[in-house]
Amino acid sequence: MEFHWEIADLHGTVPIRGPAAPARGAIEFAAVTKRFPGGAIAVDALDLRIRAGSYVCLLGPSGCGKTTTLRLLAGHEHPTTGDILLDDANIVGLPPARRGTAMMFQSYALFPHLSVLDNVAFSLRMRGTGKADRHARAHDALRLVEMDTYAARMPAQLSGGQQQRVALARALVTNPATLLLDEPLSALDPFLRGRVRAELKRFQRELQISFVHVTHSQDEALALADHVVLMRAGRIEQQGTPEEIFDRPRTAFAARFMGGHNVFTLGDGRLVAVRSDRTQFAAAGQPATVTGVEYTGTGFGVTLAGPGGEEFTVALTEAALHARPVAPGDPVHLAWDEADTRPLEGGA
Ligand SMILES: Nc1ncnc2c1ncn2[C@@H]1O[C@H](COP(=O)(O)OP(=O)(O)OP(=O)(O)O)[C@@H](O)[C@H]1O
Repeated sequence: MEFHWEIADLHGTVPIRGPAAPARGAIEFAAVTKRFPGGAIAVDALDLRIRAGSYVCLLGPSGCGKTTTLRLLAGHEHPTTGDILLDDANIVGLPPARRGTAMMFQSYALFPHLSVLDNVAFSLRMRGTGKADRHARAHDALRLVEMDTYAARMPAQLSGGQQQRVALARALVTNPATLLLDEPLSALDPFLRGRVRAELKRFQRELQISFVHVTHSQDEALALADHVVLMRAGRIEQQGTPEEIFDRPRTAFAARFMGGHNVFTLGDGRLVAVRSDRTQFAAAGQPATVTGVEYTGTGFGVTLAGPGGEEFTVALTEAALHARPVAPGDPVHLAWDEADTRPLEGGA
């Protein structure tokens, strides 16, 4: 899809993408703390740098501070202490509309009484942009998400995926340097989720702005992000590329949260992570009892319990399970190659 020169018009003067247009949306959190009245520290001395033009996923369990971090960036919350920079400008204290950010919410609810075009043009209307200009820019944004032919429709006449694209156009119409997405895919069915996910990634790459996407889903973060930030209790537990964070977890929390790993305590008390697909049944090793065998479509997932109630999983191909069948209740031993162990910080 060729749209970058059309998008240049969105801003009037500054093309947001073109051969010479640099990526935008470099973000820096410098020692940012957010303490809510009543004492809850939602974000705790956060230092985070996000490169311009990158897709970042904030990931972590409920209550770890993801949404607060996003809202601090959007200007819907203000830090108790610390600074937030967007493309080198300190944005703390600026109102949301003047930050260069745009937010796409979990419930992407469009205004039901406004046409698609007026929904997309809405924020420009709020900023006092004249009708002809805001409609032209709304059409550009709709063309970007391939929804311009639906401009006259009402939201109720669109499918869920189409509404999602209109919501994206509505967020992009102000030509933000960074797009903030709060669980944007959670309302979609799995098929649509996969499709919209691919589209988000493509839009981000083509626009060369940063996307900061909050999600509970490890799969979503691994599939989308250039940079994954795993949060825990208001702090960063680990950050890196999806490969780094999945394949080289630094802590038991990271290994367990990212999934696909077993955490074993070795005889000397050291903790290691081993991927479930690299953990094997063997004649000797970690004792465990099979608790379940599930078909996963691409193979089988065997769940097991260790002597102390620890939970393990072994991912097997169909051929491997048929070659050595196991069933719930079977006592087994687990082993792994030394090369597949990942030492974890902290001991047992
Ligand atoms: N307005 C508020 N007043 C008081 N405490 C708040 C407020 N908003 C969030 N918190 C607290 O701050 C912490 C972080 O909340 P936040 O919504 O950022 O987490 P989250 O990681 O986005 O969680 P979830 O995945 O459940 O949405 C939680 O302990 C929450 O209860």
